[in-house]
Amino acid sequence: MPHQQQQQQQQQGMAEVPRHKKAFIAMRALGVDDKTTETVLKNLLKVYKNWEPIEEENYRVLADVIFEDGKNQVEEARKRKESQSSSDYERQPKKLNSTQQESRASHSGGYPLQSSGVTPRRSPESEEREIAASQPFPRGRLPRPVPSSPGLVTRDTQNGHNISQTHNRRNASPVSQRSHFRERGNNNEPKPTSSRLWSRDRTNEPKSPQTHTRCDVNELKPVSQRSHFREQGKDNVSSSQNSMRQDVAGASSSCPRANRPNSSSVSPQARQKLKGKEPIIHQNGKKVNREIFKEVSMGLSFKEPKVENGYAMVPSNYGYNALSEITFEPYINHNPEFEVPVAVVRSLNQYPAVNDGAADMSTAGHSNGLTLELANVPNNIFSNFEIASSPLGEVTISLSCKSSSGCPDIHMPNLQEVLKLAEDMAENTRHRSHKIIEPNFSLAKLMEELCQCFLQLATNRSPTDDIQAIVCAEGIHPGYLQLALSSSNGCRNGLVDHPKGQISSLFLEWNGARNEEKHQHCSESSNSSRSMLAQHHQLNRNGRSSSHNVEDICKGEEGVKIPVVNGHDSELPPFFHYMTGNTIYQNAYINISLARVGDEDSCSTCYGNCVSSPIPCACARETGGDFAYTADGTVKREFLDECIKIGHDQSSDRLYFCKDCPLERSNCGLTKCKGHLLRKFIKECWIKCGCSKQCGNRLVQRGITCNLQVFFTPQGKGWGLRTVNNLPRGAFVCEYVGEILTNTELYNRNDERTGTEKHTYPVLLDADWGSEGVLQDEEALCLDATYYGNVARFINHRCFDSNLVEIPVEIETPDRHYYHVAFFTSREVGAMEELAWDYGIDFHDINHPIKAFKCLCGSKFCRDMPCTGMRR
Ligand SMILES: C[S@@+](CC[C@H](N)C(=O)[O-])C[C@H]1O[C@@H](n2cnc3c(N)ncnc32)[C@H](O)[C@@H]1O
Repeated sequence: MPHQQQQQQQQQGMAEVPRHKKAFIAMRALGVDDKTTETVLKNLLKVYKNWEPIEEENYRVLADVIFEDGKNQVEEARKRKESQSSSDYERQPKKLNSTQQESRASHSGGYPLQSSGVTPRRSPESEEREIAASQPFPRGRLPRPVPSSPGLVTRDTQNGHNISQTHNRRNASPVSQRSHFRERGNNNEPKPTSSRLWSRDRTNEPKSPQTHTRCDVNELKPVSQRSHFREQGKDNVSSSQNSMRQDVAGASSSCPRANRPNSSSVSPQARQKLKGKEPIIHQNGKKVNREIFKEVSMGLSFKEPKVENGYAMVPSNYGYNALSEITFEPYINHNPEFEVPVAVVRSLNQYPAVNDGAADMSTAGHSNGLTLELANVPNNIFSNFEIASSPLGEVTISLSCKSSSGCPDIHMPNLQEVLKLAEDMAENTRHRSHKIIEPNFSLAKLMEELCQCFLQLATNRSPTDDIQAIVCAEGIHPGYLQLALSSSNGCRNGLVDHPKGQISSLFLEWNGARNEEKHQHCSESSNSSRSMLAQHHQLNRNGRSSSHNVEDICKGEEGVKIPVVNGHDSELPPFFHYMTGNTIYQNAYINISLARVGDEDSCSTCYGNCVSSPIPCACARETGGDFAYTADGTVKREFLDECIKIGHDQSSDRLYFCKDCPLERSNCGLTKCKGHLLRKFIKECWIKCGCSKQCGNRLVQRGITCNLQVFFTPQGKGWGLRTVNNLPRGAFVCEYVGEILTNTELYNRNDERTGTEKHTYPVLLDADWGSEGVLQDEEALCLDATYYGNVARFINHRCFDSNLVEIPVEIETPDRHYYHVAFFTSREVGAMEELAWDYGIDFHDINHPIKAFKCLCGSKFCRDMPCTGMRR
């Protein structure tokens, strides 16, 4: 029988079934028990007052609200059913058999909503029986709202439900991101026309309900549920429906809206008061995430390390040992008992691909294309392995191997062997001490031993060899503990406990390049403050260890060495991970694909150096048909003047005021958009262009070329950046590199920060917000260089007459909610002069809850003076 006909017949057959029963049947197909359905249904009916919106799209609203309660609820329902079925089976084998027969005979799966596979399908007859048996409905729990952002599941302290929770990057399940992108990908057919228009269209693009529903149903698996909800928030659902849905969820829960780490959870106090591309001031505020964090920080799990076939270590321009054909161990859990995978093994440096690289091997190269394209092959080869992680990834052990002579002789040992060895070691300890637990037992020590075992097996070296684990705390993040492993050459730093006793992440770094030179270097270290290794383990003022290479803070990842100079004492800058390009933290939506780069956004027919061509190519269209760069590699005078002027003049005609500002959304619209500075963009050629990598219109993407120094400023501003040589006006200095965060993530991150913790100033990527319509939370982005960044994180603020100007640069995507922030000199800069840019802070904003800092810029135009009234 044709499928359509079959469906029609079934629908007709269903006409007699009461509406609520139909809803039960539909939800059962998703594995939801009647009790749950009934509870949610009642609440929905209270809100909607009629059935139509509930029945739309095969009870999508109902399914959404139910599943927003977390998969666990469904699991509980499933378990209840299963235990009921099994006891039924024991008691009434005949009945079950007949049901099975009915099922086989009559049910053909005619509903558009497909089963998730969690609950076995029932025949309509058996469903009818169950409906009858379930009347009257017992009172059930009300569904709880969950964050709309993808994440893994943690326990809700109030009622024991699992709720979805966004957490750290290691938890940024490639799958959750992948499913997110996949959904985007629904609309993602290659459109070689204007991608910017496409980007606008995307938000409003209607979808066929049928297709949509099917997609949702298919997504109703542990991981994909999240994307289902995400999509719900994106489009296709009227705002009234959305708000009603929130009402239902909200009415059914005491969980305040602000407690949800989605776009609505942005702290109102954490409001950005600055205009244009100004830094965002950090706040202390809600503690919700921390509460949840505590809940999930229980225990470590390990997984067999696997290196998939087809992995090939290839050097990337970031100096990482990028896996060219990487296959992430996906966070798919086929066991319905567990929402969260136990652990993953993956390359540390394989951050979630900008595009859906993990999902699509064929595009992985493209998505990381910018990585492969932009820089030179490094001398040092790194390889990183994540050995183990806690269920939600708050604690991970990673092994980073570095070798100057290629990849060290290292293989992934069998995890069972590692664990066995660790257990044997623990057993030996127990026998020696005659105690069950050593009095000086510490988790860090255990980790150390575990890592020791790992290394021993990975390298086939005995413990007497000079490989030792060193645990040192690095206070760069609340609960961030760094576990560094280095050659035991006298440089062992010992154990430094994390100040808060809270472990967020363990990073085990092993420097496998054990050459004699380094041994010597280190043995001299006690006397030599210049020694790299001595500095490497030096404690800074906070009593925490830094692991910077003072000769080159970039650790060889830039084309130039950038040393750290401290004329005052032996302190080093706080630790951070150096990287040459931006990296997505978790939820930021940036879809980089060649298909999105239209013909008008590239110059495929060009050859060599576009800038020296007599006819400017398509890439110059953005800058008025003329390149922004001169053939000498500086920004053209007029263009630069204009950029400086825009920065100084923030009158309202230069500002874009969002109707629905992502920064203000959390304040329930109580405050209006404060305006975003519309800036001039530079558009660089990229890999879809025909020109060479050395093309003059690829300046920023080639990275730092001038000689810079990180130095300790004498004025009390902390560390700063200066140029070693004279720089001409319009010279590219560096890009502001950091983690790409949604603003919500940033605010949540700020909430996690301790009062004493130093941070850099995140940069809001709002230079083109006006052109993309209403931005979703995952499109309202900023860069945070606190933990991962480049030298730009050392650039201090100077009011008004700073010698750097920031210019937005479009490179790999025409969707300008994401772009690069490049610093160019706004005037000639003398050798050893400090480089500074105007953060755009309004020091007189008395409404701002936090005053950033006492400005010590020394400018005669300093705005941090009483009644200067100076604007930027
Ligand atoms: C992006 S970081 C710059 C690097 C920073 N000086 C350091 O030591 O890491 C921003 C921080 O530097 C300090 N800073 C930057 N400009 C300053 C200024 N003009 N006056 C005083 N402090 C400044 C503030 O503490 C600010 O929070």
